[in-house]
Amino acid sequence: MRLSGVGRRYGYGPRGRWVLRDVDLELADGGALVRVEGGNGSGKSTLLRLIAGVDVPTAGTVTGRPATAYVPERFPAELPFTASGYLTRIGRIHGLSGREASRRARHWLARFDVAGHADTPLDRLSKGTCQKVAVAQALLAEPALLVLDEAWTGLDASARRLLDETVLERVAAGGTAVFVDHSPRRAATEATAVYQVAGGRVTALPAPDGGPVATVVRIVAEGDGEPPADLAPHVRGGAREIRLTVPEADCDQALRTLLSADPPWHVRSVTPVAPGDDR
Ligand SMILES: Nc1ncnc2c1ncn2[C@@H]1O[C@H](COP(=O)(O)OP(=O)(O)OP(=O)(O)O)[C@@H](O)[C@H]1O
Repeated sequence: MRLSGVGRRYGYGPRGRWVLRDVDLELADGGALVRVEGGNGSGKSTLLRLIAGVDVPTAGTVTGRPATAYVPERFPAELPFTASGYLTRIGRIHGLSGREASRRARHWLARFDVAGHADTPLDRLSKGTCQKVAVAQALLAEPALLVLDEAWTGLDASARRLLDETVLERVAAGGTAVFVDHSPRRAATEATAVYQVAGGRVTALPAPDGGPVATVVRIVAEGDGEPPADLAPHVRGGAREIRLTVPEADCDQALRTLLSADPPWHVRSVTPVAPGDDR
């Protein structure tokens, strides 16, 4: 699949703003795991929507997109379906028979340990369960291209592991996965290609070397207030920019604390570090 000279502008006339420009990008067939990174509001979700085909470029072309499934950053939970009804419909849209779609819906709800919510309307599910449905609708189709926009966010630890393993399995089976994720999970460290979105441009970065999975992460955040008190023992740095080094298991909680502080902190980066590296 190829993006050639792709640009996306939101709005028209003098107020229209190009979020992405001149993006040339080739996604290899046959087992690619592609990580997209960049600062807040840089255009990562815009790029993923264009790759997934749920948005169209203002300029340029996208060609050769295979059968694709997409997990959006925000799942539309207000849809008038139960969890299993929704998954079955998505399966039908992907071309499965009704019986097979229903079987896979039940299968994925069970794998995510939420079979008991099969008949619950989407708008009555907890956020975590809803996110499992959002992920299941993409996995059940077994697409050639899987596009995941922060799909791990909001999942519990075992669901995150299941998603990690499923993504790696699909890539091993020759599929392509493109994802944005702020935490350094296995899928992130095993990426075969990494692209950075900044200043409206998309550039290739060196792929990770496939080293051991990090167990400690460094978070860099910017903000105006005092660092949150419960993170104080982990905080280095000064006034507007702080660095925290935390175990990976505590990373999501630390991010939640930073993002829900008043005023909130802007997370600039989350990167794996070798244990003991305390810069
Ligand atoms: N539908 C839209 N209409 C107008 N502006 C939009 C729309 N979608 C995104 N934008 C703007 O485009 C820019 C890039 O947004 P996008 O969501 O792609 O960035 P992002 O890198 O995914 O951000 P984040 O890390 O915060 O999720 C932002 O300034 C955003 O406000």
